[in-house]
Amino acid sequence: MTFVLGLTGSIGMGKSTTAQMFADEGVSVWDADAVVRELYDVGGKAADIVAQHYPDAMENGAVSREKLRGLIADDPAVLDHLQKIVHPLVGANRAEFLATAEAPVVLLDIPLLFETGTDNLCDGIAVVSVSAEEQRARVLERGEMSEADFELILSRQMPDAEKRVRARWVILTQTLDAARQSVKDILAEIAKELPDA
Ligand SMILES: CC(C)(COP(=O)(O)OP(=O)(O)OC[C@H]1O[C@@H](n2cnc3c(N)ncnc32)[C@H](O)[C@@H]1O)[C@@H](O)C(=O)NCCC(=O)NCCS
Ligand SMILES: Nc1ncnc2c1ncn2[C@@H]1O[C@H](COP(=O)(O)OP(=O)(O)OP(=O)(O)O)[C@@H](O)[C@H]1O
Repeated sequence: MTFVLGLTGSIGMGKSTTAQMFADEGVSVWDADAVVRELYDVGGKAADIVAQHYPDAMENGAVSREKLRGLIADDPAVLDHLQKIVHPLVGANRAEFLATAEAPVVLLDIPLLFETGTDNLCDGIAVVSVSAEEQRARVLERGEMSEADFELILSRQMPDAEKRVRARWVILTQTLDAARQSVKDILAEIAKELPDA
């Protein structure tokens, strides 16, 4: 039996960092944002489609995320269209990962886990969370998104409080040590529930 653990959290809450902690503990990780990056890269399945609709978003055969952010800032409907292009391709990649998964615990790292109904595929869900002030500071510190970009993305995500209510586990990401401890605790709990424990 494979336990499918969902990991989600709003933008900048620490999903990728926490997913790496699960990987360090031997969990097999599937990362939705990383799949999107591959799809946008030269020769990626989404690159051709985006090029047809948004030639201004392209740079050297790949989708430029900086240019995309500009197009979305000018017209948020572009993000709806991108989701229609990208999400079926992401879903196919995820299905293939799950069909071939053999590890006792696999992790699905998905920012829009609840929003897309993917929570239904999971045996348990953990949400990463930190204060809204820290979240904002982390995203803006990266220097990629403007405040307006951040607000737009945030407005399209389920509020953190609602995610926390829906999840079985909440991983607080104020410090790396606290998050790492939560990761170990969650895996110990899951291990007890696996049939051959
Ligand atoms: C909006 C884009 C251009 C921003 O790119 P950028 O490199 O700045 O950020 P990155 O891709 O690393 O995403 C950062 C975070 O933004 C949030 N986010 C991304 N896309 C979306 C979306 N469609 N709705 C809500 N939040 C989103 C997530 O929390 C994600 O972790 C890019 O995320 C994109 O093309 N999104 C559309 C595809 C999508 O829906 N991806 C979500 C995973 S399936
Ligand atoms: N447990 C933690 N303790 C301290 N800092 C953290 C922790 N987790 C993440 N961070 C910091 O927060 C920032 C965002 O983390 P990360 O990239 O993992 O978030 P994310 O949720 O994957 O972001 P995005 O939604 O934009 O993809 C990074 O600078 C990272 O170093």
